[in-house]
Amino acid sequence: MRFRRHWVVGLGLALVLVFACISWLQVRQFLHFSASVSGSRIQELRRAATLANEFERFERALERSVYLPNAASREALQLRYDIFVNQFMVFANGRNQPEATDHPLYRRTLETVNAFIASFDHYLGANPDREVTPGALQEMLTLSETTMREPIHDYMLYANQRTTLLIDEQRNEVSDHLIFTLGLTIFQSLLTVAFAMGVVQLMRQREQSRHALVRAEARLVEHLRNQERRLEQSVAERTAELEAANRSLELLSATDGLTGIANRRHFDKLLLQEWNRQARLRQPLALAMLDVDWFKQYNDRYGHQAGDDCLRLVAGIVGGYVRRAGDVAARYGGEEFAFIAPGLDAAEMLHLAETIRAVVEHRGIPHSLSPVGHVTLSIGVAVLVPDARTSPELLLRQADEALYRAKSQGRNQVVTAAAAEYLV
Ligand SMILES: Nc1nc2c(ncn2[C@@H]2O[C@H](COP(=O)(O)OP(=O)(O)OP(=O)(O)O)[C@@H](O)[C@H]2O)c(=O)[nH]1
Repeated sequence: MRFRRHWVVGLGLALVLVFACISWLQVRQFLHFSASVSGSRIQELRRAATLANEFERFERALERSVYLPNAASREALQLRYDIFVNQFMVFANGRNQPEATDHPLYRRTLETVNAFIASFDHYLGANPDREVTPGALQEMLTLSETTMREPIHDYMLYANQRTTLLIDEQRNEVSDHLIFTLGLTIFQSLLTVAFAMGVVQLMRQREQSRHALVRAEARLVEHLRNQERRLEQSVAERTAELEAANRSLELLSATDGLTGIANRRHFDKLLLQEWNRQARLRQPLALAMLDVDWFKQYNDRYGHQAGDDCLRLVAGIVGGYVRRAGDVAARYGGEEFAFIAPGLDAAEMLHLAETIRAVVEHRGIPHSLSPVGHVTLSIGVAVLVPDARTSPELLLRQADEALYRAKSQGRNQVVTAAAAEYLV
């Protein structure tokens, strides 16, 4: 396509060049032709006018010679005569129109003037020393008036008519030539305009193609961007779903399925985490181990399902005391629960444990096989400040030992750890 366009542009330029050359030649030829026509026209008129003038001057000189017959007027007459003869020769020989020189009027004029010149020479030219009498001059004037005036006048008339005719013919030729030149120039201009329009059309088509390509590219880019956006959105949605699933899995893996509070695994993790944090803060970490009393009997008496409900109820009460950052309520296993309270000293932890125990007792969950007739808790409490001598395991062991003592001392009570040297 590009190759073809180059050819079209090259051809068009060549055409324009050829047309320009032709136009230049035509204009040049026309100017030359017009100049030659107007030149010949002027020449014709000038020759005719000059001959008539010279004849008039000659006649006036002749008249002066008749009425003032002296040497000066004779010299002037001789001069005017020579000029007239000269001009007549130019007029007679200089014409380039054969029809004019072949015309009877021309021949008559020529013969008359020649005869007159011969007669006149007889008086002036041939015998310059001879005295010309006024009578002879009068004769010549009469001869001039009778023989010269009419043929010269007739011929002048004919010459003028011929000149006018010639001018008309030439004018027609000029106008024909002009019409042809104008027609050709208009044709060339139309061709050039058509070519220019073709080139403009080609350029416009090319521009339109370029715009279409740009628009297609823009659409493609937009389409790709939309797809990318959709993909990103879909990835973001999938990521959010996965994160939600992960969170729920994490929650599930950290939560006890029966009671909904933290399970043992999560408790172990949080205990270590809180231990380390309290170690950095040099603050105590309090732990309570809580165990439902006579739970085997409860299951035996009310059934395993009721046992589950009882565990859920107790877990709800224990979990209700998670109030500060770092507090953790967890099911430690079976009917045993654990409560971590970072920052509480032994007295505060004892008070919290006592409150939980009292709340469970006062809830009055019937337990006919318990000595007190309702569900109660035994709680072992331990509080340590994390340092090089202590550990989470020690805290657990102390709380467990305290719980054991609470059980052995009659249940439904809170006992603090016995390892006094580590207690806060
Ligand atoms: N319903 C139910 N019972 C459970 C669950 N986990 C453990 N148990 C029961 O809890 C009972 C615990 O009994 P024991 O360890 O003898 O303790 P206890 O009967 O509470 O006696 P003391 O702790 O000495 O007061 C067992 O009978 C277990 O079967 C549970 O998820 N659901």
